[in-house]
Amino acid sequence: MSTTAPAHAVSQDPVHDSAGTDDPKAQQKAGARALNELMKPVSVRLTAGRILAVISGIFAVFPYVALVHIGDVLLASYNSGAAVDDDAVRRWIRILVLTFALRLLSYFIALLVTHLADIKLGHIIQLRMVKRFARVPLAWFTSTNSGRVRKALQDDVGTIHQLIAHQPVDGTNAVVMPVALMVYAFIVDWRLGLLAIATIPLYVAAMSMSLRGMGRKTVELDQRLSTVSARMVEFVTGIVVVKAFGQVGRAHRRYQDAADDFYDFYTDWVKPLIRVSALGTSFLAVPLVLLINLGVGSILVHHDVVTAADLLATSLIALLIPYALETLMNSMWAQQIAGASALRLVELLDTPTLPDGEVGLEPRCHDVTFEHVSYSYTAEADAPLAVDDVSFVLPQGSVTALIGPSGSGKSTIATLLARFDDPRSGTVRIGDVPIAALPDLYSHVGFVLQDPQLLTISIRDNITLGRPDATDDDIRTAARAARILDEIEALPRGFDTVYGADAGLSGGQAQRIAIARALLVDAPVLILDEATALTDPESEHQIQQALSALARGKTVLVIAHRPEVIKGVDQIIVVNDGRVSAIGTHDELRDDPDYARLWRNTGADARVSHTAPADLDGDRR
Ligand SMILES: Nc1ncnc2c1ncn2[C@@H]1O[C@H](COP(=O)(O)OP(=O)(O)OP(=O)(O)O)[C@@H](O)[C@H]1O
Repeated sequence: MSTTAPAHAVSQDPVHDSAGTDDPKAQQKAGARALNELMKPVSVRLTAGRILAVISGIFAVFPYVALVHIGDVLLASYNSGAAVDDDAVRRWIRILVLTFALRLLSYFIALLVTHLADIKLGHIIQLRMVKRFARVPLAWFTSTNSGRVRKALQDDVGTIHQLIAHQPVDGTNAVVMPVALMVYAFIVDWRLGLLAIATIPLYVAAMSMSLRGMGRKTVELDQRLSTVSARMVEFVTGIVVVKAFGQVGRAHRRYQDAADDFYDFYTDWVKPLIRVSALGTSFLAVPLVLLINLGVGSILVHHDVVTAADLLATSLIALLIPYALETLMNSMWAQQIAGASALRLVELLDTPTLPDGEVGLEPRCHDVTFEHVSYSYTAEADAPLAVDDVSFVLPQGSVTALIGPSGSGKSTIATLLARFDDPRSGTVRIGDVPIAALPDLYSHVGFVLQDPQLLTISIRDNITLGRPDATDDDIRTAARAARILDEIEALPRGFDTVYGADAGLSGGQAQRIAIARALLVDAPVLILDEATALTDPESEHQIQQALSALARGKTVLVIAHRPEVIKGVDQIIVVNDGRVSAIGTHDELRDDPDYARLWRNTGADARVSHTAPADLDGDRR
């Protein structure tokens, strides 16, 4: 039974439409919108963090004010030869220490608030994802989409952490602190103020050089990084096949090429940035600032226009400005990178869901009706139909087999009954109720797929997955009926054995545990994938017996791969090219050309004459 994602399971939201374009500007805008949307639940906390960062930035000025006053007191005493005014010095030192402590404290609380907001947002995103995915069509959960979810929850939530937890504080601080300090520098003396900001144009020029093309490059960086991860996942998940066919070198090369490509792109981009940054730090930052401020400033001191303390304070202020600008640049970059992550998260959180059922609706009986059902895996109007205008009835308590060539649409029809997705047109009903309206479909429809999907939990929990309140007696009865009880009891920890950790199980054993699970839920409609073709005859016999126990009294739809196994069922539906070509019993269909061809093409005729395979229906009556 196929569970691959239909291509229509993507959002139609404008945010995502922009995300889908190659235009970096549109992507940036979409990223910014996605970030705003994502941050809404913690916007009050982030605003509080920003306000505290503003307070912290303003407090940054006061230690300099105190410094100037202490310098002035000391200079006054030096110039006049009088004793130092200890009280005044102590008072200003107290102010210096206090305001410095208040600056640190408000900065610390601001970071605390934004970090708490980050934790809250992470929690909200995870909850929203879980709630969303509970309502997403089951067909959506392919390995590609599961990989997207894993990447989003691990990498993208981590990326936006930087933005939520640090950027509001550091970004605000990087604007408010230099502005406040520059205002103070101008208050001290307008000439010193001008000196303090004299190097800013050079920084802005260096920064704009660094930022040139940043939006486009950041988008490209993100895309190349995704390619590297995708190639790595592809290599690791396919390692068994790749090794078996001696293609390790080739598969590895795809990853290596992606990694080399990323390396070349990143170094080409970053090298000039590092040069600009190194130039800025080593040449512009300290030496040039000191040269301009102390060089020109000392002339002002010499002419008694300002005091040495004034000059010292404004020079220190000038030294801080480059670092503030660098922080501002980093936070702008963090914002762009986080935009791409936010887009991916919002897109996942907006994964289309199936409409909910109506509370309280219960079908009057368990006949199943397909009424002119059509389905395509993509939403486009001209998409090929995997199921084309299919109508049939499964009478309550009967066994119906779907048979047809590979790719004819058997699995798709079965998945529509399990509501892995809704049909493009037509209706599937149980009794008188469309399955889309049933609030608790899986208490009505059970399924045993080719892949038994056991989880790494105890065998008991695997069996009780659909009915956690089952008693030990119920569990043993289900396991006995599924012909697996003795084998579970022979395991060292019996029902407490953790599947995959304490013990592995053969494919046939895992199948029978899945059958025990379905037996316990006891859903009146059952979808079975006749999957025993690949197991050995002993295992096949046991599985057939278990399935017969499971099918007893239920409305059963079997996806059949071998005609001989379903010979005795109540009804056979022959599917061809997504359409129903014939319906009837084995005897009624003997002369149907499609049915006869299936017997011939699958070699069933020859097998039936040599063996007498266990009939799915054999034990039911
Ligand atoms: N996830 C998917 N996306 C797009 N097309 C799909 C997808 N899954 C199946 N199809 C197409 O739908 C059609 C019906 O496929 P389906 O798996 O239902 O056939 P089937 O009869 O069950 O085949 P098999 O016996 O080989 O399992 C095929 O043309 C197939 O290529």
